[in-house]
Amino acid sequence: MGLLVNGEWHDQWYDTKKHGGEFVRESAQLRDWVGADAPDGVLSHPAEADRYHLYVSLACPWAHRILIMRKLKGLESLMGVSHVSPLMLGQGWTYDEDEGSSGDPVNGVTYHRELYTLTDPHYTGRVTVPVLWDKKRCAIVNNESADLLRILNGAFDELTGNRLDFYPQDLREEIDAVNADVYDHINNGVYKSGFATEQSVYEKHVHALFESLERMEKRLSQQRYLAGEWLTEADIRLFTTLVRFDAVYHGHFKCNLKRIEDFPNLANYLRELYQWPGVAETVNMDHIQHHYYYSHDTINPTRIVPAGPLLNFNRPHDRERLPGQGVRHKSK
Ligand SMILES: N[C@@H](CCC(=O)N[C@@H](CS)C(=O)NCC(=O)O)C(=O)O
Repeated sequence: MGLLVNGEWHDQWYDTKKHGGEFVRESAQLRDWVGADAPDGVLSHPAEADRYHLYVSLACPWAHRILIMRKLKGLESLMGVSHVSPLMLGQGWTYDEDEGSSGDPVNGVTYHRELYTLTDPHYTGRVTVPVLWDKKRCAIVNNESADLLRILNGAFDELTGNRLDFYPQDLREEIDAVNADVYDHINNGVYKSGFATEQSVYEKHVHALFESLERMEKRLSQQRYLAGEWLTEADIRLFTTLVRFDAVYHGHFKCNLKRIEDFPNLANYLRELYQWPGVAETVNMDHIQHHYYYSHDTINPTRIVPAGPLLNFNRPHDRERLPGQGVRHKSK
């Protein structure tokens, strides 16, 4: 894996030495919007059918959020998607069809980084998925999944007629608060634990991760979803980490104080979300396991991909015991 410096590719692992053994995630840089709901001061482009294309990894939890949102918001016929190969090696993410990528029918690029240099020939920074691509301007619109969730939640409603609302106005404060805990300690917490290169740094993050999982376990013992009775973006954001946890983070990232299976509420909640119509087909365990165990040389140099654990998210769940109302509809 590597990064672009002034448009040039450098094959380079994360520099944890600079931060005393900490993995520090770089902020996404490309933050334009689509549609009428752009935050103040953010440049927005018109919502049009077949204008935008998603580039994702089926292994990546951040990209997975967007695949779920695309499905639940009925955007599949309006917005195409390409996925990279699960193997992220010296050249970074690739569209090599022999290695499990869908290929790139839009730009015909071989390497994901080419999308960044097409956008800005002097781009400096990490080359990440997911990316929303504008076919008309031939440029990346946005490479931050938290933004993309909200763009997909709102921008295309007029075109699709889909009025589902994963970020309802009256729940925003609650959603933002739970997102902040989940992002820092769970979504990013597994990476901060797994990529740490000092024992004390690993221990700090792995304990913070499990403390946050305990908070979510408690919350979900009293309410069906993270923000109450309605399923929101907060649930999608937690789901993509939970579904990878026992298969990858527990072993590969040493997040092993417990498995998700050992938390009764989290485990049942995970199964409910997995069984939500449309969600299971966005989960590709083969890409997930191969990506992590094969791509992180410094953690697993033999590239042996483990045979287990054997997981079955289709087992019944008990979440009906708590009141739930599904996804909120926007009023006209
Ligand atoms: N803040 C970004 C993070 C995306 C991200 O880090 N994606 C990972 C894959 S799981 C990636 O592409 N990493 C490549 C790298 O860091 O070089 C988002 O949520 O969209």
